[in-house]
Amino acid sequence: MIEVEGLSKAFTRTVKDENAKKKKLKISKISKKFKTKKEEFLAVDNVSFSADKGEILGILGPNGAGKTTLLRMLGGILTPTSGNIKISNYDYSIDKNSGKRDIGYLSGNTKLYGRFSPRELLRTFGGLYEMEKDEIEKSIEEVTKVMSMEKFIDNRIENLSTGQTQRTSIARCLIHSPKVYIFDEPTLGLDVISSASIIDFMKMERDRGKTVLYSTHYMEEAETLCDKIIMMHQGKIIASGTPDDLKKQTKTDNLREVFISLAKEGGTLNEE
Ligand SMILES: Nc1ncnc2c1ncn2[C@@H]1O[C@H](COP(=O)(O)OP(=O)(O)OP(=O)(O)O)[C@@H](O)[C@H]1O
Repeated sequence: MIEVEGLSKAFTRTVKDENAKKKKLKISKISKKFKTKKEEFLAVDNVSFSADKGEILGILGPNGAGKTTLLRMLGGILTPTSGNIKISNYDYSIDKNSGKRDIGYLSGNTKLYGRFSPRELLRTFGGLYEMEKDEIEKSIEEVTKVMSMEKFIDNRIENLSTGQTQRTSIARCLIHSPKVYIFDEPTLGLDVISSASIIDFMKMERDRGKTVLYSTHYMEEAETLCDKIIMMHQGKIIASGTPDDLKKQTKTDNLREVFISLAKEGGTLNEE
C-alpha cells in the first residue's frame, strides 16, 4: 500500500537572465556569466495519491513532467522537499530505510555489473537483503521462471540483449519478494515479447495482492493494464482515476486524447 500526501521536490535550474543586457552594459567583460541565472522550481508540486493492495497504478506524462523524480522519492533515493510518504505502513519521515525491504524499485537508469551473470547478481542482492542461502536459491529459481531467464541466467550481463538486461534488472527487484513495486518505465524500448513478459508479471503480482506503481509513455499499454491512472504535467497531477473515468470526464475515446485535451486546456480534472 502506498500513501503520498502533499509531496514536493524543488530543484535549481539555470534560466536566461532577462536583466542580463542591463548588467552586461555595466560589466561588459564578464558578460557570459550574466546571461543566465539560477532559479528554484518544483519538479514535483504538491502531489497526493494512494494505491492499494492488488492495484496497478500508472503514472503518465510527457518528458519532464516529474515522473522519475516522484518515483525516486518513493524509492528512497531522493529526499522530498516537503510532504509525506507511507509505504506498506512505513512512514518515510520517520524511517525510509525500513520501508526499502518491502519495495522493489526499478530506476530508469539501472546499471548492472557486466561481468556478473544474472544468477551471480541475484545472489549478491539476496545477500544484501540478508536472505538465507537456501531462500536465495529458491527465489532465483522462481524469478528465473517468472522472467523467462532460463536461457541466459548464467551468461555474462555485458553480453545480454536490451530486453534480457531489462528482465535481469526487474528480476533484481523481485528477489526479496517485496510487497510494493515501483518501476520507472519498465517496458521502455523493449520488443513486444520482452514487454509482454514484464506486463504479464505486473498483472500476476497485482493478482497476488501486491501494489504496482509504474511510469510509462505508452498510453495504450497503461489503458489496458492499469486499474488507476495519474496524469502529470509540469510537476502536478492534472487528472487521476480509472481509465474509463478519465475518458468519460473528458468525453474522449482513449488516454492519449485525454492527455492531449487536458494539456491543451492547461486544466485539471482534480482541482480541489
Ligand atoms: N537532479 C536534478 N537537478 C535539477 N533538475 C532536475 C533534476 N532531476 C530532474 N530535474 C528536472 O526536473 C524535471 C522533471 O524531471 P523528471 O526526470 O522527473 O521528469 P520525467 O517525467 O521523468 O521525464 P521523462 O519522461 O523525460 O523521463 C525536469 O525539468 C528535469 O530537468
